[in-house]
Formats: sequence, structure tokens, C-alpha cells
Amino acid sequence: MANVVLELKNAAIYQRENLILSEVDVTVNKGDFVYLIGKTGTGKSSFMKTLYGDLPLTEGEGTIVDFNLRKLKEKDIPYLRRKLGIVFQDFKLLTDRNIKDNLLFVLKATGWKDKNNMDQKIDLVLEKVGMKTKGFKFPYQLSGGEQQRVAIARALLNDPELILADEPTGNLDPQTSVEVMEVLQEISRNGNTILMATHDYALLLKYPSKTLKCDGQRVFEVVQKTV
Ligand SMILES: Nc1ncnc2c1ncn2[C@@H]1O[C@H](COP(=O)(O)OP(=O)(O)OP(=O)(O)O)[C@@H](O)[C@H]1O
Repeated sequence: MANVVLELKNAAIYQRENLILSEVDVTVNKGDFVYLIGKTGTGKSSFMKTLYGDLPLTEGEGTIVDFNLRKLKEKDIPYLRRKLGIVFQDFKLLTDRNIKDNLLFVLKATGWKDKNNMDQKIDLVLEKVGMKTKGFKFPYQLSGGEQQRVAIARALLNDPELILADEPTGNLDPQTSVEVMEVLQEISRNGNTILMATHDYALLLKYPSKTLKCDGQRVFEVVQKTV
């Protein structure tokens, strides 16, 4: 179905020969905001890595943004990642260049050529995360929250069909986490599809949404209790 962005059926997720999650059935539809929660070591990162081709899917079925994860070849991975926006806990900005050049680097690496188009796109994504005036700054001149907003802008560059955010607030204090979360909420309201791994239950309560939980090698949908 055109509306389904991610679907796993009876999937098993391994780190080498170690089974991390089994019988995983997950569907994410276009426009969804979905949390993936679970205690440390329950497999959230392994789950995310399987989705962006860092771990192979060897059991069950999986499709993500029209890629079949069981048939994914090494050469397909860059093309898969162009359709995904990936945000990590530790921002992963290039420290030797300013924010605009960080974004330019990604555009060039993904085949963009026209200078004006690239400049426009960079302005647009920086505006979306409230960082338009800071493009000349280097990562070390920005706070953690600002760096994460830039990382979100970077994830938006190629209009991803799905944004995978693995503990995006994991390195941030509670106030800054809320600010970054507001950015993610805003881009979700604008129609982006987001899957976010987190162990920050305060955010879940503040911004309730569909929630999947990793526990005992399984992934369940949990119903949030309203207070
Ligand atoms: N590279 C690896 N090789 C082998 N086992 C691994 C590897 N990375 C993680 N694991 C194991 O896989 C299990 C799940 O780890 P994972 O990082 O997916 O959990 P997590 O829920 O994301 O935890 P955290 O919140 O601490 O990041 C753990 O038991 C971990 O020890």
C-alpha cells in the first residue's frame, strides 16, 4: 500500500548470532509519529540499525520506503539512506566546517549540483529548525540543542520519506530536549513521518503518540495511560 512507509512481518533482529528481537510485526504509515521505547539493552538501536541497513535482516519480511530489507545489497544502502533522514544521539556533525558547509557536504554527496538550488535548500531546512541565522557558525560554537537542530535540518535535506531518530534527546538536558522535541513535532505536523527511539518517558507523556516497546526480545504496541 502506498501509505505504508515501513512494514516488518515476523522479523527477527540479530547482532551477529545473538537474537535480540523476534516475531517483530510493525507497521508505520505515512504521517505517523511513532516512539520506540524500552530499557537500555533491549534492542532499540539494533532495531533502528536494521532499518537503515547497518544490520542485515535475515529472518522474516521487511520493507522500508519501498526497499526490501531481506534483499538489500551493500550497493543499495546509499540509495536507501537518501530516502531516510537519520538523526543520532551524538549529532555527528563534521567539526572542521561550519553549518552551511556541513549541509553542503551532504547535498554534494547525494548528487546535487546547482549552487543556487543547494543554497536555497540549505536556507529552507535551517529555517525549519530555527537555525537560519547560524549557518556560518562551527559546530563547537553551538549548544547541544542547536547542534541537534542542525542534525535534524541535515536529515531533512533530501525530503526523506521516513525520519529515524535514535535517542535524539539522549545527550540533552530536559529543557533542551523539549525544544528539540518541539522541532520534531513541528516537522511531523508538516507531514513528515518519524520513528523515534527514546527512553525519555517525560517526552512521551508530554507529547503522546503511538508507542512501541522493546521488552523480552519482543516489540509490543503499548497504550499510553492518560493522567
Ligand atoms: N555490535 C554488537 N555486537 C554484539 N552485540 C551487540 C552489539 N551491539 C549491541 N549488542 C547487544 O545487543 C543488545 C541490544 O543492544 P541495543 O544497543 O540495540 O539496545 P538499546 O535498547 O538500543 O540500548 P541503549 O538504550 O543502551 O542504546 C544488547 O544486549 C547489546 O549487548
